[in-house]
Amino acid sequence: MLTSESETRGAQRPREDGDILTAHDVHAGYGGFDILQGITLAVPRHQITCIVGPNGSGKSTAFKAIYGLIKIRLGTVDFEGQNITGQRPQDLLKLGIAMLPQLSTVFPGLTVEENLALGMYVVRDKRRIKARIDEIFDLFPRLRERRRQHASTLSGGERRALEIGRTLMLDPRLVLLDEPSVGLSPNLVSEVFAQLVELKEETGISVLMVEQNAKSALSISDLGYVIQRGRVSHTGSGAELLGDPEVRHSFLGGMD
Ligand SMILES: Nc1ncnc2c1ncn2[C@@H]1O[C@H](COP(=O)(O)OP(=O)(O)OP(=O)(O)O)[C@@H](O)[C@H]1O
Repeated sequence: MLTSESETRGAQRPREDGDILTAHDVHAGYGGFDILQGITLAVPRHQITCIVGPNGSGKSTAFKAIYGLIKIRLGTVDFEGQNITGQRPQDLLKLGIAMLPQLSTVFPGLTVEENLALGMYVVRDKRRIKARIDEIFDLFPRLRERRRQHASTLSGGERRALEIGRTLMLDPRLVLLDEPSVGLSPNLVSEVFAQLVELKEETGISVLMVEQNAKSALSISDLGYVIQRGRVSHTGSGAELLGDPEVRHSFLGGMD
């Protein structure tokens, strides 16, 4: 069900029990100026949801507002039915929401295993950490092969897999990814997105990502939101949005 701006103003998609996270009428911005002018969106459980849109439309701002990195002036964010508006990232992590920032967070001089262990620095039990690293290696077998290599020797795709793996160390139920394809060549983008689909299928984790690479992101997303000028302009499954002439024309550049 694809909805266009005129139909979607207000609640873009009815709240459903299967939603792990919802944002309702969120207004937020910088220096007293609202970039987000009432964003309403829902992230269904066990699915991949993406936010796409033209440069400067407010995608990263929406991401920051949801993850407590900027103040929400008006509106609410709920996680599993609990109001989390304005909660800090460290508290959200405890609740089961992890975030992967846009810039690389890998420590090049540390091994793959050491990098993963850092994702569980709050845990002291070494056996638990080792067991979790093993589970992450089951999800990303290539990281297991490279477990004792320094992260500096990994390919771009492996490095991103390591970052995603580290984000999963505390076994979050929802992971927020800020432009997971940034800085990757087209082949590696496909590789990383294929890994995300596998991850969802194998673990049932819920994913919310913000992406500039709209075509690739929509092609693997169960649900997509187009943000334009701080509002949700279109909502639909990834396939629906990719096929929508208005979306293609207005911001996908009439892509093939
Ligand atoms: N820290 C900031 N202070 C002031 N204005 C900001 C700040 N960060 C972003 N903006 C402004 O907010 C608007 C939305 O930016 P945002 O980064 O959310 O867009 P985006 O959709 O993620 O863009 P892109 O695809 O280019 O990353 C832009 O006009 C931008 O200049």
